[in-house]
Amino acid sequence: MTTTATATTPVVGFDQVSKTYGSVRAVDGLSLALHPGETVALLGPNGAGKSTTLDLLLGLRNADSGTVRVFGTSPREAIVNGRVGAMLQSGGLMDEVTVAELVKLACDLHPKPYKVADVLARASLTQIADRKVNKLSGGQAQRVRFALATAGDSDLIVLDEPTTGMDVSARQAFWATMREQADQGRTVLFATHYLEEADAIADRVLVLHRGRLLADGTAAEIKAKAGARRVSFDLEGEIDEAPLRNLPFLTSITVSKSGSAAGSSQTIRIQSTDADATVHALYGLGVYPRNLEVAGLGLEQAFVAITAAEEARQS
Ligand SMILES: Nc1ncnc2c1ncn2[C@@H]1O[C@H](COP(=O)(O)OP(=O)(O)OP(=O)(O)O)[C@@H](O)[C@H]1O
Repeated sequence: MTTTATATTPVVGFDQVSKTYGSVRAVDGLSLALHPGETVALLGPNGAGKSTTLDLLLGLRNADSGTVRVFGTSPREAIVNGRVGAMLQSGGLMDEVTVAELVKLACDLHPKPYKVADVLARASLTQIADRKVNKLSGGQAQRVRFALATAGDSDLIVLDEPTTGMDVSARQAFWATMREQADQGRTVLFATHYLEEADAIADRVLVLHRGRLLADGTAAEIKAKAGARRVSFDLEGEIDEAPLRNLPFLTSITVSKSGSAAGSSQTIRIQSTDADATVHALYGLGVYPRNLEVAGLGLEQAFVAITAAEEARQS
């Protein structure tokens, strides 16, 4: 691994970067810096600009304005120097070659290649090394893309929705390998719609929305930023929902009914910006909540809350 990136040279530096497609502003004045050894998840709703951001970072597209630097150089130079390994969302794989041939080609092209057999093994491809690339399942093709991204010793690994189509064990093996890569000091940047993966894997989460950075922090910080907590409880018998819907600090409520021989009951799930006050008012209604639980938001709920609040602010 090369170590020329110093503490003062970000692995990736975006400075006021914008990219438009016609009238669509895909990336809008984006500034960010990634540092050595970070594992960073890039989240955002469909069309938020994640793929465009990664394309800019990889020099596949040019910014309309602003600068993109990778290890202090242009993206193209960083790639030519073998410092970046990338796995794109649906990059076409050459049709008439075998898995082993394609991986060998990627190794041959890398300035600091690993052994083909090791690359195949790491991506769990040894068993299907002789299969034609166009005969693979979606998950297997995804593992080939992963192998191509890790064909050599790169300092930055960029992954666009890497585990889409992978089964559970392939996904676990994939992230175990990525952890190893990060533990060895590499920077890993991945775009994903699987928020549980971001929560479990990333030590930094970037939330993009309409090409802008809406949140940047640890998963815990993002959850706290959403500023809401979950309250859930069961109520026995028939209930009047109106007072529940009027509880203070409530941002959302769902009531699911469940009937049984013993009578009806309902489970109420609430999001509140002040759970203590909401629960206090709940008891004030004279009801008897059973199985009361108060918990922080999961990353997924926090993400939904943050992006919905931004949508509301902009409309
Ligand atoms: N080649 C293109 N031509 C025109 N518009 C484009 C092009 N690529 C992306 N866009 C638009 O730019 C915006 C950002 O797209 P981008 O693919 O970067 O988002 P994303 O966050 O990766 O989305 P997804 O989660 O759906 O993959 C979207 O509005 C998209 O429709």
